[in-house]
Amino acid sequence: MTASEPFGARLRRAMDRRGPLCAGIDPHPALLSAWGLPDDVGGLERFCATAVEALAGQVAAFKPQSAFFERFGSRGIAVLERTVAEARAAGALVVLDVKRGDIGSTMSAYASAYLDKGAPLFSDAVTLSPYLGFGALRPALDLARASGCGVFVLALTSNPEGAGVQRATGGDGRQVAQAVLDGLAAENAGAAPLGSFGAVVGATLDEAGADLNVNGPLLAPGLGAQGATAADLPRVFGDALGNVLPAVGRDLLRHGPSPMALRAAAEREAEAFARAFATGA
Ligand SMILES: O=C(O)c1cc(=O)[nH]c(=O)n1[C@@H]1O[C@H](COP(=O)(O)O)[C@@H](O)[C@H]1O
Repeated sequence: MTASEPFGARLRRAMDRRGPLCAGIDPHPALLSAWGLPDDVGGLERFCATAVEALAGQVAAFKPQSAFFERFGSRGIAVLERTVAEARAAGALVVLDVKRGDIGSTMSAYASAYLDKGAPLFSDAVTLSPYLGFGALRPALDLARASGCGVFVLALTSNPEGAGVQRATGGDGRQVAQAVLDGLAAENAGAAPLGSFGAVVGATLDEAGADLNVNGPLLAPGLGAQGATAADLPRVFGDALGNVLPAVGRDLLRHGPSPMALRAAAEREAEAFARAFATGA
């Protein structure tokens, strides 16, 4: 795996070798408590180190959610830096969940924070929000391409409130989500085996109701704690199923702190995805 190989190619290989599971690292206070850890920076550090060590060899990617680190201020961010670095050093890809989106000039600064190889939080990919306009993400798209990184742009989110914005019809007559998906497809044109510019599409949807064939990965949160199951994936993703990166946070982490129990839970998730993919593909 060379550092400059595009994210899409690295992710495709990881998904093919290890199965597609993306393990969320969402250190909720309730999870820290269930693991017998204090709700402080020390507890946060132990939680993340345990999850990374237990799962790094087994999952396609980790997705640390920045909010749970930010709540501890600079010391929490330092734990996030170490978590990202340790996960990457252990051979796992890291999708840093920060959901950034801003005017282009500020977007450049966000891009440097996560997608510049020298940045303390440099990650394989980040989540982005397109609601200041897909075009405003340009600095992040360009830096991701130059750095061999990827992005996941919110298209159809897993929460019930998202549809009011994402299903709305834009000025050009397209559904807002479809315009995002079309923007991603254009970024991925000609990429093989998989583009680096992905969409977020919730596993909780009744149906996609949009063309998901963007030649890029489809991050699918909403499994477990938000109610979706592996069996829902074929219905939502149809013929784009092979590009789905299913993300599970709480429903995986609740099996800790035993590394063996975490690994066994990840294995069960992987088997459920394999079964669903085999019947739906
Ligand atoms: O971008 C995301 O990851 C995301 C998008 C979305 O539509 N819904 C969603 O739940 N997420 C994130 O995915 C994770 C879901 O966690 P669990 O519900 O615990 O599996 C959280 O970190 C959310 O912030």
